[in-house]
Amino acid sequence: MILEKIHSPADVKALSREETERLCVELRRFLVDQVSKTGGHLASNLGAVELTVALHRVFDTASDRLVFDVGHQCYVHKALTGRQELFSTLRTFGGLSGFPKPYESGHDAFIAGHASNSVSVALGMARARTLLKENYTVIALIGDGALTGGLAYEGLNNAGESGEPLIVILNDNGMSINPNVGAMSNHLSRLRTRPGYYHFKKWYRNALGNSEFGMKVYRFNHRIKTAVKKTLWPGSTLFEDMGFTYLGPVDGHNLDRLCHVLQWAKELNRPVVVHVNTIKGKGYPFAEQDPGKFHGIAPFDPETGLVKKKEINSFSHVFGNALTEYAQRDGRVCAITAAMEDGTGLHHFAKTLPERFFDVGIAEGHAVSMAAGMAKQGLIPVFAVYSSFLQRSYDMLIHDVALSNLHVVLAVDRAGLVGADGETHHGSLDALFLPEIPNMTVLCPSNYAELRKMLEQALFEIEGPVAVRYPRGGEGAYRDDSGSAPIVCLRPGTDITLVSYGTLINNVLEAAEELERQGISAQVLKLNCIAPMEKGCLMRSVRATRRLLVVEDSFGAGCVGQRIAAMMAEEGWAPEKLILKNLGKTIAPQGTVAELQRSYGLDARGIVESVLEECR
Ligand SMILES: Cc1ncc(C[n+]2csc(CCOP(=O)(O)OP(=O)(O)O)c2C)c(N)n1
Ligand SMILES: CC(=O)[C@@H](O)[C@H](O)COP(=O)(O)O
Ligand SMILES: [Mg+2]
Repeated sequence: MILEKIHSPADVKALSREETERLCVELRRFLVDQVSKTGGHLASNLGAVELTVALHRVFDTASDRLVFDVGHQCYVHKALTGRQELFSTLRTFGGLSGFPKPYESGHDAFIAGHASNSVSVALGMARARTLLKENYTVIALIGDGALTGGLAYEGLNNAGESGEPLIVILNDNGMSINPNVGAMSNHLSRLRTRPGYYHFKKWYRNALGNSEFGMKVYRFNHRIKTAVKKTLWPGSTLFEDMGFTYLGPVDGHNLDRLCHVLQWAKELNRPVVVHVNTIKGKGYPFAEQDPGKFHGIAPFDPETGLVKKKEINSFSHVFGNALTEYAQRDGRVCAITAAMEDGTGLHHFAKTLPERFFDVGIAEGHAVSMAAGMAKQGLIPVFAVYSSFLQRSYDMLIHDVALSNLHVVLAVDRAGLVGADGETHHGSLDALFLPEIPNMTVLCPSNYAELRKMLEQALFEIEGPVAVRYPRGGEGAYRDDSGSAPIVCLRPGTDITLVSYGTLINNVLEAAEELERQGISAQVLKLNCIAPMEKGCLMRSVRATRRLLVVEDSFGAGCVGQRIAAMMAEEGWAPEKLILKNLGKTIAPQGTVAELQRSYGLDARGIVESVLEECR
C-alpha cells in the first residue's frame, strides 16, 4: 500500500509517476471505505483525487496557501497531510473535521464551509505576501457551483485587475449539489468543449522553450498570443476579459496534464485561472451515477451504495410537500432555493410546479432581493434556505424586504444545531437576527403538524415578511398542534417557568417531568412566535413562579431569553432567578445534536441540573 506510507506532502512528491497513479486508486478506495462508515461528502472528493495529488506534487501547502472554497472537497488533502489515521473520527464529536481547519493543521490555509469566498480570501493573502515581501504561491480552489455565488465575482473582478500573482483553480464538474444552474454554468459548458485552445497554448509555450528567456518572452508576448488566439478561437473567456490568463480546459483526471498546467500557472506569476474538468463521484459507480445522493451522505453499504439507516421523515420533507399543496391551491405561491433543492425538500415542488420553482444558484442575497421583487409585483415567494446560509442575506432582508414590508416568506431550515457539519453550519444566529428586522414575524413549529399549519398562516394570513424556522431532522415526542396563540402553556406549575421554542420543547417537557419527580413544579411555556413577542402570558407566568429559565440552541447575546428579560425590565420588573441556557459566546463544534445538547446542558438532564442548582 502506497497510501500507508504517505505521512506528508513530501512523500507524495517522492513517488514515481506509476506510484502516483496507484496512489490515486488507493485514495478512492480509502475515501469510499472511510465515508461509508462515518458519512460525509464523498462525491466531490472522489472527483478531486488527481487534482489534489497534483496540487501536492507542484506546490508546498506548508508555505503556499491553498484556499478551499466550501471545503467539502478537502478529504484527500487531509489524507495527504498527515491526518489519515483520524478518518475513523471524521465529522464526529472531537474528531476530524470534514472542512479545512487551520487549528487542525498548518496545511489548512483558511477556514471554509460557506461558498464563494475563496478568491477574495486568496487575493487578501496574495496582497499580504506582496506587501510583506514574502515568497509563496496563493491558490483558490473553487467549484463551478461555488462560482454561481456573487461574492466569487467580486473577488474575480478585483483579482483580475490587480495583477497580483494568484492562481484560481476552477474545478468544473457541471454539478453543484444538484446539476449546476445559470448563465455562467452554460459559459463553462461551452469552454469544456474546446480543448483545442489548451493544446494551442501548450504548443505555443513549448515552442518558446522552458528557459528563463523563453518564459519571459511567453509572459511578455501575452498580447500577441491573445491576438492569435482570438483569430483561431474567436470569443474570449469571461476570465480573460477580467484580466486573468486562462489555462484550460484540462482533463482533471490526467495527472501529467494537471501537474504540467499547475506548474505553468505557477511560473506565469500573474492572475491565472486554471479550468479543470472533473467528474463528480469519479471511480465509484454509484456516486458517478447519482452524484447528488453521494454529495453528502450518511453511512452506507459500499457494496450496494445503500444508506444504512432507513430514511425517516423530516421537517424538510414535510415543508416541501406542504408547500407544493398550498401552491397548487394558490397560483401566486412560488418556491426559491439557492442551490439546495434536495436539502430543503423542494424536489417534489420542482417536479410538480416547475414553472414556479426557481433555483438561483448559491446566491442567497440575490434570492432574497429577487423574492422582494416578486412580492412587490403580487406573487407570494417562499425562499427555503438553511439558517447559516441565510446569514449571507442580512442586508437584503432589511433593505429590500423589511423596509417595504413585503410579504416574503422564509422557510428557515437547519435552524439551531445541525450536527456533523459543525462550526460553519449551525443555525445559531437566525433566532437572534430575524426578530431584530423591522416588520418580521418569526414562527417556530415544534413538530410536523405545526409546521404545516404555520406555513399556511405565513402564506395566507400574516402580512409582511414572515420566517418559519425549523431544525435539521425530525420531530420528537411532542406532536400535538398547540394552536395559534403566540405563546402556549403546555404544563402548569408553580415553582419555575421553563420557556423554549421549536423541538427543544421536548427536552423541556422531559425535564419538567423529572423535576416533578424531584418535588419541583415547573410551568412550561412554548413560544410559537418569537417575533413579535407577546408579553402578557409570559409576564403572568413569571410573576407567579418568580423564576424563569429559557432554553435555546442559539448564541447568548441577543437571544430570546435576553429579549424576554429586557421586556420584563422595561415593565419595571425582574424575576428573582433568571437562567439562560444557550450556546453563550462559544461556536458549537461538530458532533451529533444529542452530544452537543448534552455538552451545553440543553438536554433534559442539563435543564434539571440547572433548576436544581438555582432553585434548591
Ligand atoms: C453560502 C453557501 N450556500 C450553500 C452551500 C451548500 N453547498 C455546499 S457545497 C454546494 C455545491 C458546491 O458545488 P461546487 O462548488 O461545484 O462543488 P462540487 O461539490 O461540485 O465539487 C452547496 C450548494 C454552502 N456551503 N454555502
Ligand atoms: C457542504 C455543504 O455545505 C452542504 O453539503 C451541507 O453539508 C449539507 O448539509 P445537510 O446534510 O444538512 O443537507
Ligand atoms: Mg461542481
